Amino acid sequence: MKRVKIAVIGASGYTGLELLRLLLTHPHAELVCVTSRQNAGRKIGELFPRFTGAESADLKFIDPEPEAIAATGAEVAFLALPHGVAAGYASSLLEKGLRIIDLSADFRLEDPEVYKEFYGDDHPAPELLKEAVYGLPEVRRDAIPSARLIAAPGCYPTSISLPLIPLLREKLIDPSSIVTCSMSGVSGAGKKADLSLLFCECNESARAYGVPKHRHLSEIEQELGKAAGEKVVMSFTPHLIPVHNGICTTTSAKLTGTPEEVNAALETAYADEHFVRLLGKGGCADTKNVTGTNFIDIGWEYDERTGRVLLLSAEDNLGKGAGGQAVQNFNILCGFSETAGLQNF
Ligand SMILES: NC(=O)C1=CN([C@@H]2O[C@H](COP(=O)(O)OP(=O)(O)OC[C@H]3O[C@@H](n4cnc5c(N)ncnc54)[C@H](OP(=O)(O)O)[C@@H]3O)[C@@H](O)[C@H]2O)C=CC1
Ligand SMILES: CC(=O)N[C@@H](CCC(=O)OP(=O)(O)O)C(=O)O
Repeated sequence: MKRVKIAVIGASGYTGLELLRLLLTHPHAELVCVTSRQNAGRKIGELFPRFTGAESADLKFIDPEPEAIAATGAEVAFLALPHGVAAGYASSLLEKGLRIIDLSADFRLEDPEVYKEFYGDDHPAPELLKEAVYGLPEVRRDAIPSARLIAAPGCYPTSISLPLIPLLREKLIDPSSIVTCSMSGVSGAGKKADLSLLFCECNESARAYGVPKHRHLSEIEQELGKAAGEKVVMSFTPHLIPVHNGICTTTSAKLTGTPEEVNAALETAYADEHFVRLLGKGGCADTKNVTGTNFIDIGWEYDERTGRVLLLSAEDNLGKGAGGQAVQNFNILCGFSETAGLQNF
């Protein structure tokens, strides 16, 4: 059975951990390189005892030096690094002939000016933006196999775009009327020391943050604009909730089509999509049904009083929102079954 040699750059963080969980048992992946500056020299099984007994549990973390990464023979590198940092590694590793699946935001936006507006800095590798493929398989599947550089979508954007795209494409909602609220588990913020993320600061509590212009708005509006065929400007309010993993998103928009047309648009768009589970009208998506998986669950309802449709989605921010979706991209990139290594419930 063909196995592709894999590097995970930034393997000690939360998305790195999820990638290891999926790749250590993936039938077509051979983990040959994991990096962490703080854990260089330690074995995977030492840092993450849950992997004791796995085939590559004795593989040691190395410092993230492009020469050393390429010397491991890795063919595909997953970048699980902070935005702004990932782009430099993408450039160096592409030069060395690796294919890249980047989980950061560095290559999701097409316009470097929009990157600067939302991320505050000049884009670190604008010359690569044109060739990067936005890796939302349900929308861009055909572009993935020939890509050298895949930008895995953000966690919030995945949960917001997948329910909306079919309705915007079919012109069943007013694009200027979209209002979204999302709730995310704390792992969404990454494994970093931050006072506001301490247990006593966020457990038993919930709060909005990043208002009114969370950086994911740039990516969401870009992708929704393409589906609508016109500029989309919308409202998005993320909230932090005291769970480890999971994103629950509620979106509402003014209906311009009929409920029957909305039902049909969603059902047609996702009839053959393994990882999109439609709960139908009245279905309220619940994070407990998707955590630890690569599924996104989508339900919907109509509010006759306001003439709005409500779209209710749930995914795991580390699953369909990050590591799972990255592995889905890997499967498509390498010509494997799209569900390989992702068949858990
Ligand atoms: N958490 C989530 O739910 C999601 C995250 N993402 C994105 O994925 C990326 C990774 O996120 P996440 O795993 O949460 O982040 P973490 O903070 O948990 O992990 C970051 C990793 O990158 C390494 N790292 C940090 N700084 C540098 C640097 N300057 N040079 C080299 N390595 C570095 C860290 O290891 P060390 O410091 O030891 O080198 C660690 O392994 C981010 O861009 C994030 O925004 C995307 C979707 C969802
Ligand atoms: C709870 C929490 O803090 N979530 C993160 C999610 C962002 C994320 O994952 O960032 P990328 O765009 O790099 O994918 C945030 O709001 O910043």
